[in-house]
Amino acid sequence: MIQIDRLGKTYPGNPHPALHEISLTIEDGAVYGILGRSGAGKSSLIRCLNLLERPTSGRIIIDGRDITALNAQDLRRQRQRTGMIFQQFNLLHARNVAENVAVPLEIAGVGRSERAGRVAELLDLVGLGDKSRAFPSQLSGGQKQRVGIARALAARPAYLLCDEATSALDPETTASVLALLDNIHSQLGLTIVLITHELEVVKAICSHAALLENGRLMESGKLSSLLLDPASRLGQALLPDQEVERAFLRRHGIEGRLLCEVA
Ligand SMILES: Nc1ncnc2c1ncn2[C@@H]1O[C@H](COP(=O)(O)OP(=O)(O)OP(=O)(O)O)[C@@H](O)[C@H]1O
Repeated sequence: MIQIDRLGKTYPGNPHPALHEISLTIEDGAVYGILGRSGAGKSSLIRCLNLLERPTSGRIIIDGRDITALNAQDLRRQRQRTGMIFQQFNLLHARNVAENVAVPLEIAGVGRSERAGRVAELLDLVGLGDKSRAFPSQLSGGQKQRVGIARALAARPAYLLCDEATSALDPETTASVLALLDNIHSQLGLTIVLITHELEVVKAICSHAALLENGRLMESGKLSSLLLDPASRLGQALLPDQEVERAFLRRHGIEGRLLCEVA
């Protein structure tokens, strides 16, 4: 479980806090989407969760331990429990696919033959069994992100952090990467935290969602609760706007058609 407790982040030279007293609990097994516009503080928040950024205030308690207070050795161990994937994939261009996926295993001191077996298993999991010797420049965006996902899972993390993982991809590739994450979530049962500016991403795979605005957490909770709460902005945003859809049908001369039928 991840407990974010009054987390604050202010960058040197920028008087406006990027994060303001954020408190949020992410239960084990959740797929938690954190939604916000550009500049809302999404990257700052997710980067604080594995201390790629140091919070200015507050605590991040993962599995009962405040990670902001860990010594260097314990922090290294903690980081192995947390995989991360990035919008721009962050692959090593001079290394082939298998060598990229092997990086966390090398860092963890896993031996050569065990590494090779684990890498083959991971590439099969992400559907790239035939690309192990290809270089990143020879892959599509979706394939690069699959390599990123395999690398993030290499050390068998309990948490997967996704930093705008599909924002650089077209809609079809986005759907296939989200389906892969959904499949990994059901197969491995890990906890996924993803930040996004796309409502569709939340709709596609999240069990929980939070709304971040100007560094503040506006609301958060289970999708089922947000959808049932008439005051929830997230809940409203997640449902289709029937007036917009009716106007669309009118514009194309199709009126009076049922938008959906409930059995
Ligand atoms: N290294 C930095 N130094 C100073 N200010 C920063 C730094 N990084 C981010 N900020 C500021 O913190 C605020 C939140 O930025 P952040 O990148 O976390 O938002 P975001 O929601 O991820 O935006 P985007 O979707 O555009 O990446 C912004 O006002 C931004 O200008």
